[in-house]
Amino acid sequence: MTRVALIAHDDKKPDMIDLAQEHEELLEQYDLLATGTTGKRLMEETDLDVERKESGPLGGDMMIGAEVAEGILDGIVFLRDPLRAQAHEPDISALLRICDVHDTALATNLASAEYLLKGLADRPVHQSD
Ligand SMILES: O=C(CO)COP(=O)(O)O
Repeated sequence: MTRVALIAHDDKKPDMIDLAQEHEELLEQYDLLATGTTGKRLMEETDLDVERKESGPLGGDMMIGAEVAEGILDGIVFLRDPLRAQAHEPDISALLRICDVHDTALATNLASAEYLLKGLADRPVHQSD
């Protein structure tokens, strides 16, 4: 099953909820995981089942990065806040880097997130299969 991670910084969580609600039928087909608070919000505000990792500042980005390194993740939607510094910036940079190392699909804004979510549905072969 296609495995997709959803991550959003605080000011981007409303956008993530809107995206998930709008594409709920599509997302239901995916094996979903998220950083802690993003996952909690998604489960409160949609009917999606989401595996929750630690919160981002407590290592959640690194846990998702580890899955990328293991080759078990097909894509990530990471709605970052480009206007606010994050205490765990090194973890965020590490996650972006490891996606490039493993050529894992990564969308960091809403416009590209839509392409990623729809595109993964059309992929014939999934990394995690
Ligand atoms: O900080 C985050 C990603 O860097 C997101 O973490 P939360 O989903 O726990 O808020």
